[in-house]
Amino acid sequence: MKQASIQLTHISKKINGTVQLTGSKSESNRALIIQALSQGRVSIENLSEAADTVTLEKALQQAQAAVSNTATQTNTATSDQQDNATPVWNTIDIGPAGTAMRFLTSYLNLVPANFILTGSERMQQRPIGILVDALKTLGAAIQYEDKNGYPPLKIEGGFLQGQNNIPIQGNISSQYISSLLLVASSLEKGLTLTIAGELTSKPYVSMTLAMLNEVGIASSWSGDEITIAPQVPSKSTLFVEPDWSAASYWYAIVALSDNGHIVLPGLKRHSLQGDMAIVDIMQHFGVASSFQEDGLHLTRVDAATDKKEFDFKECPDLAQTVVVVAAARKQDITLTGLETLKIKETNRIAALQNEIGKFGAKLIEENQVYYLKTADVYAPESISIQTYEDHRMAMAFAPLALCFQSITIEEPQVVEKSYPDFWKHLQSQGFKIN
Ligand SMILES: O=C(O)C1=C[C@@H](OP(=O)(O)O)[C@@H](O)[C@H](O)C1
Ligand SMILES: C=C(OP(=O)(O)O)C(=O)O
Repeated sequence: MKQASIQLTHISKKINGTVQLTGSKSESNRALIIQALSQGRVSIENLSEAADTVTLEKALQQAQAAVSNTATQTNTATSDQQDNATPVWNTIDIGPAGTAMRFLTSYLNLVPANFILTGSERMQQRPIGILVDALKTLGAAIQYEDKNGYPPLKIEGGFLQGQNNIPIQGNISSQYISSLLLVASSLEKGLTLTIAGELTSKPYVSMTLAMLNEVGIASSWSGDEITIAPQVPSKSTLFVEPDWSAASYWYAIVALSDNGHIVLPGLKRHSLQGDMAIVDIMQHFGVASSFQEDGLHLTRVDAATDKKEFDFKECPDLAQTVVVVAAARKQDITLTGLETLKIKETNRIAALQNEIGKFGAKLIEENQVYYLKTADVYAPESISIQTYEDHRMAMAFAPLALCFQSITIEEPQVVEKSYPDFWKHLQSQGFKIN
């Protein structure tokens, strides 16, 4: 939806239907790296339609093409030409895709060609130094094109491993750790990571190891130490489950509806995705979940609850959804585990504070604890929500159309990053889009 803004309304406030969500972006992006390193042994089913996944898929094809080009140039050059040749740099631009950036930063070191790995303006402000330092300790040749610690990166692929036992800081992004674990079994000496400090977004690391295990790559995780020996994957298929982060917006919609009921096919009680934490969280905001043969059923209920404290360290991508629902329902809550939100697609704390302020809610920080205050919440006739190039801002605020007469969402195309059919699915459930 390439419009500057859209206006959303929902007259009846009744929701009742089935929505088929696309595959998990996180699982898909891991599956693509695992497949790329599998020498044709691994296939994937139900790959996500997320733009971040499409971007990673294209980047991996580009990397393979770069290898063929480098080989052709080397084969046709005389030995004098080879000695004097200036290296060819292949530029890969992954736009705003964080996991693509982090996963490729390790993967491209294994590819015998030279790469400039870059991304959107925001991506160039998202830190990557911890991962680059770890890879350099392993023996990788990586330089910063511009600012130390940030993309773009110059990567000379074709890897000679030095050490195989390295420490890595865990509290900034788990994606650095997943990135290293995804390539670990392809390293000559394998890899042992010792996680220093508190690990953020832990379920994403478990997801990485579980998916490696699905293709026959064993690992051990004891205390702070994760080890993966050199191994080859077995012939296998990775099935990508629908995206639980995307499901969270349907929880929000049911929570703010009158008697809403939604079926989400394909979501399982046992998921690799930590964002299934939304099942428990939303019990406290009027949504009951039931796993049935045809999928997950969400039903609006009036259950009373006095739970007020919610921690998002293991599920940071749910924070925006929950803040907006709690604000709209006038439930004051306390939130912790939001430290990494400032370095995601946008500074999500500032973005949330600005936008919930437009209907009277406040998010106040004291020593890394966030207090949502809803006493002054009111229903404006219309409000316009800025999305800050963040898909989750658009999707978290859209359900407010069930509370206000109308809501405008600016730059609605941002949803493509993880859930391209979001607006189409909203229309299928009675939302009017102008
Ligand atoms: O590994 C992954 O697929 C992800 C890990 C999380 O990032 P951090 O580890 O940076 O919190 C999450 O926010 C992101 O959307 C996806
Ligand atoms: C943080 C996110 O993505 P990434 O870090 O992969 O850009 C997200 O999808 O909310």
